[in-house]
Amino acid sequence: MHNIVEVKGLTKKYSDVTAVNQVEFQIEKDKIYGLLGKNGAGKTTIMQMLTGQIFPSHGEIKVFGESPIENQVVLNQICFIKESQKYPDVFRVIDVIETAASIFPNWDQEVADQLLEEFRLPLKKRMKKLSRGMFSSVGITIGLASRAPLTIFDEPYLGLDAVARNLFYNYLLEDYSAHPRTVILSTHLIDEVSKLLEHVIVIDQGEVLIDEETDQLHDYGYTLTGTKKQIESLIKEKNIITKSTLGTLTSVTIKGPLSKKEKEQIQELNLDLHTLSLQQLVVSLTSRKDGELK
Ligand SMILES: Nc1ncnc2c1ncn2[C@@H]1O[C@H](COP(=O)(O)OP(=O)(O)OP(=O)(O)O)[C@@H](O)[C@H]1O
Repeated sequence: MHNIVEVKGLTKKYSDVTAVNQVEFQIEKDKIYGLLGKNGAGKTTIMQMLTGQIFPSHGEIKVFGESPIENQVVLNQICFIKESQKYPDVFRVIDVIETAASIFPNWDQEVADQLLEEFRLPLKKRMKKLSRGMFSSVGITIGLASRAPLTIFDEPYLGLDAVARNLFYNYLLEDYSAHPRTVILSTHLIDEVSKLLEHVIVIDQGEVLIDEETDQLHDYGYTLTGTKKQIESLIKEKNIITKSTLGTLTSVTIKGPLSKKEKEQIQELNLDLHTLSLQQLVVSLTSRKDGELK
């Protein structure tokens, strides 16, 4: 197993705001990661530190074995696509693409041409005149055509419709299978991307809440619905994430796993049991007041 990112005790403070607090994780080579969490959780700050754009207050970051700060050897291997990307005012789509082609060593012009056509991007139009969705499509085209060993997408598809987003997901999967690399995807559209993700890191209030392989998450949480009495008899020993009551029915979200015996009891009582989707899991865990997963 080979880690291309190693982060230890990573902290970023902005005067009195601790945006990232003692974060620790590793990113393995050739895997698709989801960096998830609600607004203000600290995701962008982490991605900016990984790409050497801002400096940590404390802690250590190694990307491809070295500090990314002012390190051209490391930075040449990273493509960071962010929604707030700025381009020179005079730049047209073609200028952005040509510049990207000259920067990224693994650039694949065929991929770029296919995507420019699929997204129907007007090559001669200035970037500042593009619609929000078209602007995002340019970023996605660069991210995929760069074939960078570490490609980071921070909320890459603002303004893109469902058809264009699907095009991105399909292209990413297809190209990733043929040319494996490491991808970090940060997005609020969790359910849409959940099938793409092999590993999930959830950030909450600047800290790592979950760092887990996606296929290990199916047992992380459940919702259980039944009468108040039935539910209470079952959940005494469980860690409750959320609980709501409507009339005689109570619905609880509990942290897994459930034992065989508990599952049998639930079946005997004919209660409604569902595993949480990744989005439900992230929302329920990060909505808790203490934000803590015990
Ligand atoms: N330049 C800055 N100066 C001061 N505070 C900042 C700065 N950048 C980020 N923050 C604060 O740090 C915290 C984390 O912000 P960050 O942008 O990393 O979150 P995020 O998870 O990317 O959120 P979103 O999903 O909304 O993009 C927030 O409280 C934010 O207000």
